[in-house]
This record gives sequence, structure tokens and C-alpha cells, in this order.
Amino acid sequence: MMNSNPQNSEEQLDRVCIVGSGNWGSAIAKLVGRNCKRLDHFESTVNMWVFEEMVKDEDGADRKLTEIINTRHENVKYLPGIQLPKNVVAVPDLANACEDATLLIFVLPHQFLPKLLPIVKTNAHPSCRGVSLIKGLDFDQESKLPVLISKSIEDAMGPYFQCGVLMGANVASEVAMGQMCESTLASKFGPPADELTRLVFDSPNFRVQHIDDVGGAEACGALKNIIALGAGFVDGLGLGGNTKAALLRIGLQEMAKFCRMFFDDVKDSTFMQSCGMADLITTCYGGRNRRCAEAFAKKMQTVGDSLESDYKACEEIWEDIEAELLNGQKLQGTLTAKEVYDVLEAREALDEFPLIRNIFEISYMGKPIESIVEGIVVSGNRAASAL
Ligand SMILES: NC(=O)C1=CN([C@@H]2O[C@H](COP(=O)(O)OP(=O)(O)OC[C@H]3O[C@@H](n4cnc5c(N)ncnc54)[C@H](O)[C@@H]3O)[C@@H](O)[C@H]2O)C=CC1
Ligand SMILES: O=C(CO)COP(=O)(O)O
Repeated sequence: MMNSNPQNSEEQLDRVCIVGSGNWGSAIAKLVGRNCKRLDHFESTVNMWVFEEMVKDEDGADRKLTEIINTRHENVKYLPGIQLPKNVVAVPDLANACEDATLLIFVLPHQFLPKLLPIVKTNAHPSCRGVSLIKGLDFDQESKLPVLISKSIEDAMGPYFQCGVLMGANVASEVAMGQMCESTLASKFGPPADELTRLVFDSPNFRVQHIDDVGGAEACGALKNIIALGAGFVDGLGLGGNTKAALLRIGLQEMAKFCRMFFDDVKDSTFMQSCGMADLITTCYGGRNRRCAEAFAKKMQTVGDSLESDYKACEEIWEDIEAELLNGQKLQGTLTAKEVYDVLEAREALDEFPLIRNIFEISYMGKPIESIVEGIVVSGNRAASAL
């Protein structure tokens, strides 16, 4: 139950703070801003914490991103061309942004989160709850086990804090343009907070379904980014839809296996939600991980043997591609692939995940791009022989 903290009051309006303002952060701000304006249970103003930076404005002058957002109501760097509701206020100071917030929406690349949490904890309302939109995983360095980011947030925020997740087939630019899609809210807040939280995101073209399998939903959101790198390799090789379909099927199989190996109470039905199969499909066709991996595959085919077995050199290639194609947005699949590989290696379980293994080894260890097909085939054979 959310209201285990005695300081929470039944009458209190929810005050929402969005922690993050990148591509997805800005797209979700559009929906959340609109909903907070029309729903009685929420304060109208939505603070959006912005990692401040100088950006070139229309007239060529350098201006603070927060100033541009608050005057033009557009995040010109991370979501250009989309109007944000005027009640979404960009705030550069995190302590101010989340002061007395009762609903925290975490949406930023996961590598930036840990240093922010102590500030959020000190300033948010004592009875606040959270929803993470972050697609990644944390790892416990000692046990070498994966940790859900929602769990890391709960641990950092204290004993009363509960964190759900919103995961789904939600390429930000398409959501921002109002194209119909679905999303999955997974939480264990209990009534009425589950439904109130669903309502802050839901809209006619952004159809949010609630489930209680937080672990399954969140792990799917993280792992599909690794499979999307494989989809980019398939595209980079010029292979067609049949091969990609095989990659998706085997990828989903390995995702499900990883979920069951490392997280409790994962439900089979979760893989059929937007956060499962649907997110895997959209990311493998329209996502940034796919796009960058296609560029990586083409580059590696050009440079041949000269650089490819060197981890550092591969890392630099990924960084160059990210900078060249994403204009400040961040790739999550490469980091997650490395972290998942380390876990599987430590557990001596790499052989049980031939596709994920191959994707990492292509990305960082000089395996030829063509071996993506071998990863699919070996994993498929292994699964078939287990039937
Ligand atoms: N973009 C998309 O279509 C979707 C993204 N997601 C997930 O949402 C999460 C956030 O992604 P996006 O909003 O797309 O972000 P993004 O990829 O656009 O990331 C850039 C953000 O990081 C911030 N940043 C840069 N350096 C920083 C620093 N040192 N400290 C703090 N912040 C810093 C930038 O200001 C910017 O807001 C990720 O986990 C992603 O996987 C989930 C669904 C869709
Ligand atoms: O998560 C996403 C769509 O649901 C976006 O994936 P990318 O980060 O690969 O763009």
C-alpha cells in the first residue's frame, strides 16, 4: 500500500515532477502536462528538471535550454517541433524542481541517475511515490547480480517509497506526434494510487494498461535494447525481414529466460504486453539502438580487421556513432549489453544466451558482424533441444 507513511494525507493533490527532459522525457511531459491540467487530483503545474546546457536558438544566439523551453514551450534540442503544454515548467535546479513532489517520474539515461537521487530524496514530499521510465538495469558489483533500477530508486529513497515503471512500445517522436500506441504501467501501489498513476499518463492515443509485474516489465524494457543492436546488425548486413523475425523470436526467448533466471514472480503474460513483444518489435524497427547498430555494422565492414578486436577502439566507434547520429541523445543498449554480459560471465551462463553473447562480442570483441546469424541459429537449436 502506498499510504503506509502516516504523513500522507487523503486530500492532498498530487504534485508531479519529471526528472529528465531528453527525447522521451519531453514527449511524456506533453502527455503528463495535459493530464495534470485537466484532472482534479493533480496540481496543474508540472516541474520538469532539465540538465542545463547552452543551445543555439533560432536567431543563432546561445541560450539556456530552460529559458528556451519556458518561453517557446519546445525542447528544441531533444524534441524539436513539438509544443509542450504551458503548465510544464523547465527547472534547472533539481532541488527546486522536486520540492514537495508527491509523484516523481524518472526519465533519463540510467548512467546519470545515482548522483541525483540524494537530492531528490531530500526535497521530495515524504509520502511521494515514483515511476521509472528508464530502460536499463543496475548491477550489484559484489554479488554480480542484476538489480532493477526501480529497486535502486526505492533503496535510495527510503523505506516508504515505492517505485513502479512505465514501459512500452513507445518511440518518443511517434508518441509526441500523437500516433496511437499502448504502454504498460507496472506497479504495486495498490488502490487508488495504481489507477491515479495510470491516469496521469493515459490518453486516447496513449493507452496505458496496468499490471503488477514490475520486474518482468522493467527487465523487458532493458533487455530489448540489446536485441535491437542485433536488429541493426541484421539490417547492416542487408538481410531481410525473415532473418529479423528470427532474431526477434529468439531474442524474446532469451529475454524471458534472463527474466526468469534473475527476477522473482515474472509472469508469462507480461511478455504479451506492450512492454514485452510490442516494445521489442518497435525498437528493432524504429529505435536509436537499431539505427546506431546498423551504422556500426556498416563501419566495421569498411574498416575490416584493422580496429575490430580492440575493446577501446570499439567503444570509441560507438561513441562517435552516438555523437554523429543522436545529437546528445544516449544509447542504452551498448551499456546494458556490457552489464548483462558481465553478469552472465560471472554466473558461467554465457553459453545459455548465445544471441545476447554474440551481440556483445560483435559490439566489443571483434566478432564479425555476420556471426549475428550464428547467434540466432545456436540459440534456436539450444531452445529446440530443450523442448
Ligand atoms: N527516446 C525514446 O524513444 C525512449 C526512451 N526511453 C528511455 O527513457 C530514458 C531516457 O531517455 P530519453 O529521454 O530519450 O533521453 P535522451 O537519450 O534524449 O538523453 C539525453 C538526456 O540526458 C541528459 N544528460 C546529458 N548529460 C547529463 C548528465 N551529466 N546528467 C544528467 N543528465 C544528462 C540530457 O540533458 C538529455 O536530457 C532512457 O532509459 C531510454 O531508454 C524509453 C522509451 C522511449
Ligand atoms: O524504448 C524505445 C521504444 O519503446 C526506444 O528505443 P531506442 O532507445 O532504441 O530508441
